Amino acid sequence: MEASNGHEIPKVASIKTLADSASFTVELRRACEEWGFFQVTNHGVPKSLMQSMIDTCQRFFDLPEEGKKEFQTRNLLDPIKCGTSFNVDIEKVHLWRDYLKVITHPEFNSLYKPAGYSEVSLEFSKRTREVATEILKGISESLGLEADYIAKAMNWDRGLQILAANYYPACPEPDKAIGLPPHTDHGLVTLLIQNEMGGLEVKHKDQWVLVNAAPGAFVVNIGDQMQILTNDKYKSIWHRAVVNNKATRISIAVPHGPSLDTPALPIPELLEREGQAPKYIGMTYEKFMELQASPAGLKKPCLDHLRVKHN
Ligand SMILES: O=C(O)CCC(=O)C(=O)O
Ligand SMILES: [Fe+2]
Repeated sequence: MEASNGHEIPKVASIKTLADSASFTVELRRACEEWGFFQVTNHGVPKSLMQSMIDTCQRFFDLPEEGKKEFQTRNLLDPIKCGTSFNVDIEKVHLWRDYLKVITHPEFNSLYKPAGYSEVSLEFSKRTREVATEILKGISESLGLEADYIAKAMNWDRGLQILAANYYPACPEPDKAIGLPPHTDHGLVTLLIQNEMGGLEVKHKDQWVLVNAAPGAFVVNIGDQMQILTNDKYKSIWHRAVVNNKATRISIAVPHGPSLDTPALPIPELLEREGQAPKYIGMTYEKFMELQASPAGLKKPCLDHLRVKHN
């Protein structure tokens, strides 16, 4: 795997002062246009809650295999799933990662073990969703739309939120493995936290760049549904996770999307203003997620399946 240098992705601070901060919108617009990845600080979610969430996920992954078996299902939208992507038989580069995915909105789901998981994940997913809602408002405004435009159009009140924990143990030969292969996220915005080990890399100007996030910040990225809504103005950025030979890395990605029955389409007001034709056809979020997980979605990027062909 080629080397990459640590890099500061843009910092968009003071989300709490959103209402009185025009600079928030300006910073957000720049971050979305230039990077598609940024970190949000001063978001009001206590560092201790973030740490508890990471600790409780660590305790889940530490459970004996037997204790995790009941959550090992294969269906895409099962409320709780865990598994490992390590399949030596078919993979040329090994995936060095276990995961736990729990749907936390519109219905909150939880695990009864390890002890404390339920309480911590309820508070964490609620607080993280509040930050995501503020970011969505800021993004709407950065596009010159009413603050609640995207939330309304995407039925955000019934929108999907998934708590996706990734567990990457130290790997004796990190060059021969990958934590998570390059992908884009399917939703509107993903918020991510991690323990002290870095490993998230984003594709920026054709280079893999290692993300250095400030302690306590949320790393935020634009997802595919947002790229569709903005007709490619805000792009869903390719990213991957690399592993290391020093210590376990845990990341918790929290993708937020529309409601499952909502199709995203380029926003008419933006098309009109920019004099553009829509670049995408509509597809419900549920169908989009199914496509991404299907062989067709693996063969070529999901957004390419929805792209309008102009002759
Ligand atoms: O572990 C990471 O930093 C990346 C996780 C990620 O991209 C995902 O879960 O979608
Ligand atoms: Fe991702």
